[in-house]
Amino acid sequence: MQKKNGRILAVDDNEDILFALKLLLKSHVEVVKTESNPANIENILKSETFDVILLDMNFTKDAISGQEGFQYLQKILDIDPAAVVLFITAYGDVEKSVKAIKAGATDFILKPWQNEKILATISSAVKLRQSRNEVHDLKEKQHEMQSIMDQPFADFIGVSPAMQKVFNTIKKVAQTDANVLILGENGTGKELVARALHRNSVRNKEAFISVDLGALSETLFESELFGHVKGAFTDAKADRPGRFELAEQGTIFLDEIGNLSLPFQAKLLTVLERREVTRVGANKPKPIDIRLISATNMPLKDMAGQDEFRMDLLYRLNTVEIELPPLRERPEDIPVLAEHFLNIFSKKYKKTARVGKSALNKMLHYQWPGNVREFQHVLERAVILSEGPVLSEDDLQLSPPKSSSDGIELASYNLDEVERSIIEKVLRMNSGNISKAASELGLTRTSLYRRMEKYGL
Ligand SMILES: Nc1ncnc2c1ncn2[C@@H]1O[C@H](COP(=O)(O)OP(=O)(O)OP(=O)(O)O)[C@@H](O)[C@H]1O
Repeated sequence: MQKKNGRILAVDDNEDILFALKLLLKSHVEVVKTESNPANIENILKSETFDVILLDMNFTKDAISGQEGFQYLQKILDIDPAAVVLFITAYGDVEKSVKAIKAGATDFILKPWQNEKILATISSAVKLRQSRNEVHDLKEKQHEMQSIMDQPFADFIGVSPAMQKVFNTIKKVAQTDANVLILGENGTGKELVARALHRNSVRNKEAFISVDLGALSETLFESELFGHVKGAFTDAKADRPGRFELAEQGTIFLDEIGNLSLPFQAKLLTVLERREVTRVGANKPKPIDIRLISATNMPLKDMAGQDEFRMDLLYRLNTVEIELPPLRERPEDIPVLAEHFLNIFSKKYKKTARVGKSALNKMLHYQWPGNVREFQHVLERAVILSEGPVLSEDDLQLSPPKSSSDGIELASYNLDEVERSIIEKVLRMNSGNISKAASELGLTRTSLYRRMEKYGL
């Protein structure tokens, strides 16, 4: 403990012990408060917060059972379930320490203590508390961000029979803990389904943690998902929980699961089977309680048939499957989606905007390769550029697949080759700017990267 770190409360009926603790700790921690009467613990904790509480096990004269300590421990945990409590006792033995830790204590200190040892134990206890606080803060931030993100697009729009079926399935499975696999092209609303499942589940007070597996490099995969301990690798400057731990008691959404390499599929399967994660560099696994939702735009079943995706993992993921059809297959949704987005963008840009007949016709005949995401962008652009209150077909800047007269030489009509040529051209037109190219193509940056990798661009 070089820098003074931590707020400590020491509770012991022996004033000499308290004095010795104060003397030892005061040059190492920020605050040391001592208390000889355990009955005051409740009041103290209601007005002040501490990182670590050192608690005697026996208060009544001649008592050795430790029962009193256990009762006060319970009281502390009732007030602050994340409290870090270290028991101090002269009568400690292995059995009692195991019992104390099972009851929620973090560690055990034996009297008489060695200064070095007690300082080291307190220092790790302070760190533990601080990382618990960090997880708590992150969860709160996540809640806040989620409610902000949910505001404008909380409405999940769809009147087509296909979307009604999706809504029904969400209603049926949200309350269960079943693993859900969401399938659909890019931009069809897979993440919206995942959020709707979480919002309508019993876990909705806890975090919804989304992980884009397509954007995780191989080197980051394990530490992002499972966390790491300090020193596990060069950049591991401090202990850090992974996404699974952050999603504790909540929902984890693994997007682009089809992108997972076979070795990582095996690792994920082990975590899901054992329901525990081990931080990189740690040797003790931690149990996890999460609801798993995953999504992909890739044909997982075909991939499993070709040994590109593990069949056993697929069966873990798809207890329930929800398939989102592409927008071009549900034209009934186009007028309602248009109204929905125009409402949002008219407010945002302080302009009146309605869809004219010719514009609607154009929307209904377009293929929407980027689905609702592309639809949303097209309408936003139209509202910004429109000159009158009624959007005409000219206000909708659609990018239909270019023909060879537009400058793309199509060597064949093979879809992969056509896709490759279009991506190549759009990248060139945007001077290699991935964000701009992705937006023009109606794709996420990740999806574009994936396609570039596939075509070796
Ligand atoms: N039915 C819908 N109603 C309202 N908004 C929608 C609907 N479907 C999609 N959107 C909007 O379209 C955008 C893309 O949706 P989302 O991110 O859920 O798609 P996705 O399938 O997860 O995409 P990707 O596969 O690229 O990650 C979001 O802004 C979302 O709010």
